[in-house]
Amino acid sequence: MGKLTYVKSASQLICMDGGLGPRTGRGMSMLGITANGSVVIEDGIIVFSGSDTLAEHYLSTRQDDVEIIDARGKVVTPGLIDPHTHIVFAGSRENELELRLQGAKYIDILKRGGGILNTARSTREASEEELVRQSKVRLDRFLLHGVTTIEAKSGYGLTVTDELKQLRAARALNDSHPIDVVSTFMGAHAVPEEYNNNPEGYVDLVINEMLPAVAEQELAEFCDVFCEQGVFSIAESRRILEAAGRLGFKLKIHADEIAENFGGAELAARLGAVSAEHLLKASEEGIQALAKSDTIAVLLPGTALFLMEQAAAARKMIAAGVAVALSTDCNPGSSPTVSMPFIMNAACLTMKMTPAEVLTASTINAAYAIGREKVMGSIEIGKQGDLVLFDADNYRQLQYYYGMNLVHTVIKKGQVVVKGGVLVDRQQPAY
Ligand SMILES: N=CN[C@@H](CCC(=O)O)C(=O)O
Ligand SMILES: [Zn+2]
Repeated sequence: MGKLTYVKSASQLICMDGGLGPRTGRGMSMLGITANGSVVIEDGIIVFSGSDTLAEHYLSTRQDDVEIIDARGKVVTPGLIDPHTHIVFAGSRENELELRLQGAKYIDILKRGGGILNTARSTREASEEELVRQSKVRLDRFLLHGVTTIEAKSGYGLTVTDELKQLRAARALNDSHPIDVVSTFMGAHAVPEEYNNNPEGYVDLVINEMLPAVAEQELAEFCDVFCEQGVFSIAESRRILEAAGRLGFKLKIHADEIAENFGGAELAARLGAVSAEHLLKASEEGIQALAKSDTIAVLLPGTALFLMEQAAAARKMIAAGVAVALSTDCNPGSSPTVSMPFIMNAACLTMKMTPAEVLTASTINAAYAIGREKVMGSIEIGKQGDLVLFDADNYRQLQYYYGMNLVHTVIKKGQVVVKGGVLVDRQQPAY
């Protein structure tokens, strides 16, 4: 006799079936809603989802202890997935917001040794334990916002030793925190100052030393590159990503964030990258190339807002047939937030994505963007029991009541980890 977690009587159960491939076009609006819906979880895995009536029938066949979670008046969705973060870092950069408000450009701050290089200095100085300590607070905050899985990139070490340290910290967080952390190696996040006069030498270091060490120690599943004018060129990005591919890494690209027509989206499609991320300045050709590929567009409307730039052309991408996912881009420079609910609001209000598309982009399509579509992203028998109960009568209210955190309960692998908007059995992070 085992123990079952029984979530019952949700005003709307949003199931989001996952077997159809990444959702595109009108498929992004198909939520699979059950009114008065129930979910049963056993040993962390969903064993039933459907109507209350069918759930009662299912449970009558079982002789187990049942923990009942009353979801009346709540919308229940799959746990939110954030497929693009830089959460492992030390320090903060609020001074840069003021500089940008006075007219400084994000990329110019980086060129002057600030930005990513500023965080690289504090991250190099921090011990692994200190990185874990600072990043754990961010993970707790993610959980309070309904996020049950994140991707986390390295890229603030920029030396072999410090990149490995950052990735080990991500692994320690994955091992010790309810949130699943999927690691990405991003040594090519910026050229460190000691290579200012020899940027190709840094590309060689990434390819010849960092990538093999990360692969050997199995510290990351993906490899990402900041493919951008003044950072890593198309040719350099291609060299790094092709080398990563040969070592078995799956690929991601920070593509077309700042410069017009740089060709990042086209490169992602050509290399068969799992995702192309940012895409604020993606060209028509780039969007068409993504539409013809299996590459997911991970859009980051919080970053556009925080950098005071025009958001990505989500409507154009969805119309073209590109599969779109959403993310916070949580990082200390261009998007210091953990609030997926706010990002979902921003996607709706700044990119005109509908409330239904927004949910798809934050669950099943986000799962595809991190290669986890078989285990999460939808409420289906056999998937992880990762659920969020929102204080809302229907899913449209999640975007209507903007800027508010409506997360009431979070369930991770069948365990209640947030209840009444408060972490269970964990110290609350100080805000
Ligand atoms: N653009 C590059 N990387 C991050 C920002 C990192 C930082 O500024 O620290 C991003 O995705 O926005
Ligand atoms: Zn990023």
